[in-house]
Amino acid sequence: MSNYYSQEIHGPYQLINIGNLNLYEGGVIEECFLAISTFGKLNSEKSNAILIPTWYSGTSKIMLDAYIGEGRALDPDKYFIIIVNQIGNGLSISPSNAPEKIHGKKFPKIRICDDVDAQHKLLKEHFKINQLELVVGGSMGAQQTFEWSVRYPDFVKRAAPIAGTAKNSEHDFVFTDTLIEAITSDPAYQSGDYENSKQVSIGLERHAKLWTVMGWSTEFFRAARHQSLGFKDIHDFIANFMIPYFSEMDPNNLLTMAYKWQRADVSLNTEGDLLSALRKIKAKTYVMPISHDMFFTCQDCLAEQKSIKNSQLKVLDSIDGHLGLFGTDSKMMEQLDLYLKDLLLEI
Ligand SMILES: CCOC(C)=O
Repeated sequence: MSNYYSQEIHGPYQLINIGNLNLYEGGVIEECFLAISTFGKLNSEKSNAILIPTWYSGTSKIMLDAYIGEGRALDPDKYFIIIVNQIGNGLSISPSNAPEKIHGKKFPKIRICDDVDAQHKLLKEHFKINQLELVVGGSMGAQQTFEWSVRYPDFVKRAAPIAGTAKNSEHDFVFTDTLIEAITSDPAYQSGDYENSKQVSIGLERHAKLWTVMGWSTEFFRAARHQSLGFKDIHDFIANFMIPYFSEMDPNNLLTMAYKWQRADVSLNTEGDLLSALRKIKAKTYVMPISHDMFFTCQDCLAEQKSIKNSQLKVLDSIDGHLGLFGTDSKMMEQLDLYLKDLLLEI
């Protein structure tokens, strides 16, 4: 059994059992546990909490490594920062670690609103927190950030969705379908009954190649950014970064997250009316797409942002594209910190 989802690799995290989680599509996850990492101290008024949900394939580790630190906008000296691993990412309850009844391919279909309800339960019942200074997340973390702001508008003072939208686009849905098919078309996937993820290496390699095409921009390769990151050429970058990055991950975990990603849609809170959903948002919101993102585009983000009352569009300039989220572009990360520091000013 691979220990990829271990504290040795992902750093310290706590498992908090939030009890039973009733799911949007029906059914329940009993004894639902969330893996969280916290930094800083909750003040006596419980008024300095920041929540960071995680993105597809990511865990709390990358959020700590690339986004949090003294002197950064997300400064543990000032704030109590809770990074919560999304359901299905291998640290929180997931196909790879769930009890037999829902283990592997038996894991239920999860939606973004299920993650947000689980996180809400965690904050209210475990931390006795009733308001968040900020919810900030990238990609699927942005989808959860939007869901938080619509579903619990009085709970969220500020929101910073990075490189993500409130309702997933049709184009994005199909892109994610190709990622899913890359894995499930590998005969070793055996409809989810594989012994261990290593066996599904062909599917995971195809999946990594698609991420190479859409996760980085054409400009990223034209400007030889992969070479400045230490790789000889695009083939070396695929073989020695993109494939190894995904190769340890459990395919059913990735598919659980991909299903959720595809169906992110805050208008599920308002019988399909996206405009009225966006108008429910009270949080001061900075919608922050990455300029060269190939599938959560600036145009898609702008189309939503202009309907959010107390919001601004703050474009993060980077030719790295979507996976600039990994912190590969230091100038983009500096720009992000400036935006977040501005957003966190007293309101
Ligand atoms: C790498 C993060 O991508 C998503 C869709 O969460």
